[in-house]
Amino acid sequence: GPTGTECIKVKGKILSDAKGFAVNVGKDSSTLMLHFNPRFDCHGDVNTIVCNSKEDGAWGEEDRKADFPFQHGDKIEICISFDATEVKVKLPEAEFEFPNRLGMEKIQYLAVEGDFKVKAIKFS
Ligand SMILES: CCCO[C@@H]1O[C@H](CO)[C@@H](O[C@@H]2O[C@H](CO)[C@H](O)[C@H](OCc3cn(Cc4ccccc4)nn3)[C@H]2O)[C@H](O)[C@H]1NC(C)=O
Repeated sequence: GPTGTECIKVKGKILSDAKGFAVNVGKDSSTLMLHFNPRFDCHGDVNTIVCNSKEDGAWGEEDRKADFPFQHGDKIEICISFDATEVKVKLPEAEFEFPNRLGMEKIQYLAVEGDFKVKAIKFS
């Protein structure tokens, strides 16, 4: 929102044998502003965060991040915020940006998938 301090907080624990997990935010499951997908070992990726958008069910261009600040079993808190141009994923020790390709102005859908045990979700 206008104050810019709003964020969606997802708190939880990465499973000890995690292959990967994903945090999806957007309008619905077919229209995602951001698919934030840390991969420990899946789809041929090792310790790589894959970000993407999805428009009417079609994946966009993947964006692979250099850093991988996750370890099996970690308890983490992810803060997602966005404005008209970009989405930010903040972790205690790292921050990732991704373009708001769809120019989405509000998020009404959030889904966490894969090897991650959600403890709390907070919209603040
Ligand atoms: C090398 C030529 C083929 O390219 C591969 O094409 C795959 C299929 O499109 C790409 O994998 C897909 O990448 C998407 C993002 O661009 C999504 O991550 C697709 O997964 C969707 C999904 C979520 N879930 C639930 C879930 C999520 C996390 C862990 C466990 C289940 N199940 N399927 C995932 O299947 C995969 O990232 C891509 N690899 C490369 C290097 O481009």
